[in-house]
Parts: sequence; C-alpha cells; structure tokens
Amino acid sequence: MTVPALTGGRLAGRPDQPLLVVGPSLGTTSRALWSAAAGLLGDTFDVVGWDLPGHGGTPVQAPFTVGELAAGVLAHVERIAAARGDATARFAYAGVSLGGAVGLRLLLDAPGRVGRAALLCTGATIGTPPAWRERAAVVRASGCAALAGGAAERWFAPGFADRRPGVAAELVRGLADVDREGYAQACDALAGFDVRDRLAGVAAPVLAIAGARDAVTPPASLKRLAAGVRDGRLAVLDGVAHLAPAEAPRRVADLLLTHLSGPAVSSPAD
Ligand SMILES: O=C(O)CC1=CCC(=O)O1
Repeated sequence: MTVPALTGGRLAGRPDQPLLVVGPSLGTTSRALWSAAAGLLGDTFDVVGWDLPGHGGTPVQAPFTVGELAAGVLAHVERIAAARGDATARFAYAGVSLGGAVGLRLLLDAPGRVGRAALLCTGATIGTPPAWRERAAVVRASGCAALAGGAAERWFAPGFADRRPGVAAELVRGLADVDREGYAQACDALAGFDVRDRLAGVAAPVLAIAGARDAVTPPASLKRLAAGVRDGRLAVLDGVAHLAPAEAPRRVADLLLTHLSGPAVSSPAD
C-alpha cells in the first residue's frame, strides 16, 4: 500500500473547537470548494481541508486507490490533530464527490475515528471505469485546461455562473492549474472505486446531500447511499448540481451544523 502525503490547512475556526475535515472533488481544492461554507461553520468547528495529489499544494506521487487516499487523509488529520494536542481524537468529515468516496473509505477503514459524516454529491460508485479511463487518457494527452468547458456544465446548475460569475470562474480557472498526471491518477482511482457491497458496514451517522440538478451523481445515487448505510439520511438541494458547498454554502452549512453536532454513536441497527 502506498499512502500519498497530502497537504491542506485550516479554512476556518480555531484549534480548540471540534475538528471537521472537508474533502474536495476531482479538479478542485478544498479551499476553493469549501471556503464560503467553511466561513459559516467556523464559529462551531475547526475546519481543515486536504488536497488531492497534483491539486493545490499536494505534489504528484505514485498512483493511488481511493482506499490509499483515505489512509493519506488519516495521516494528514493525525498531523493536524497532534498539533491540536489530541492525536487520537475523533473528527467529523464532509466530502464532495471523490472527497465523499474517500469519506466512505474512512468510515469503513477507520470507524473509530469518524464520529459523523456528511457525504455530498457522491456515491458508493461514481461513473463507469471505461469513462474514467477515457478521461484519464484525454487529460494525460491534452492537460486539464482541455476539460474546462465540460467541467462547468457538470459542476454548476444552469444559471449559477450568471448569478455568481466570480465563484464559477475561480473554480474553473483552478482546474487549469491542476497537474495532468495528478488528475489522471484520481480518474484511475475512481475507475477502481466500488463499495456498493460494503455500505452496511458503515455504522456512523451519515447525511447524504444531493444536488437536484446533479447529472454526475444524481439524487438516486445519494438515496441508495443513505439507504445502504446503517444510519443514513438524505437531503436534496433544489437548484444545485455537483459542487454543492460552492453553489449553496448557506444551505450546506446549515445541514452540516445540524447533522454534525449530533451524538457520534450510531443507533444499534443489528
Ligand atoms: O466530472 C467531474 O468533473 C465531477 C466529478 C466527478 C468525480 C469528482 O470528484 O468530481
């Protein structure tokens, strides 16, 4: 197993508050995707992000699986928790799309560490292996800038880029800065990701948040996730597509404040 060394830092809050770890989607950084929502969570949580290899400050490394990425997130959190003086503490987790897939692996592989989780615009599997292999090949050949036009259509609900041009432009611009090999490795990891048969092993309370306009991970994907874990609930955001924390920071923050502040122990289901 190769565990990628990840970077990322505090987005909001203080070290004396409960730790909330937030994860990005493919092609975004935790700061660009989460900063607006994190600003609304910072009175309650110490909000800390992590970044994929080739994205933000994390260097490209050896190829990785989603499970290895989750181990990298755990190591990153342990470094941050040690600086907070509580290396073995539980944390809350919220992740979008690939960041949500990593959340599922954390819930399965480190069940004692994640007290509660919100998984946004994601699924127990995302897309299809051939489509991810094809995207990896395109990006290795042409770079991430070649993806910008299609990305905006997948990421934002119709009308969002007109209402919030600065937010949309910053996220799309950020995609051009992503290292092509890091992006392609993440596509390869998604091609191999499938935990549909393992959802019943997730015991922590999970809030699955879907964008009603999301074509990548439609509400049906989040509904299956919420129904498959032992203690799951579904929320669907109207007028939102795939990048929910950037598109609807207030609604996402309100859902997270309510869900993640609840007790960490799941109700016994079996
Ligand atoms: O296709 C996209 O750009 C959206 C996406 C799929 C997986 C992920 O993390 O983001």
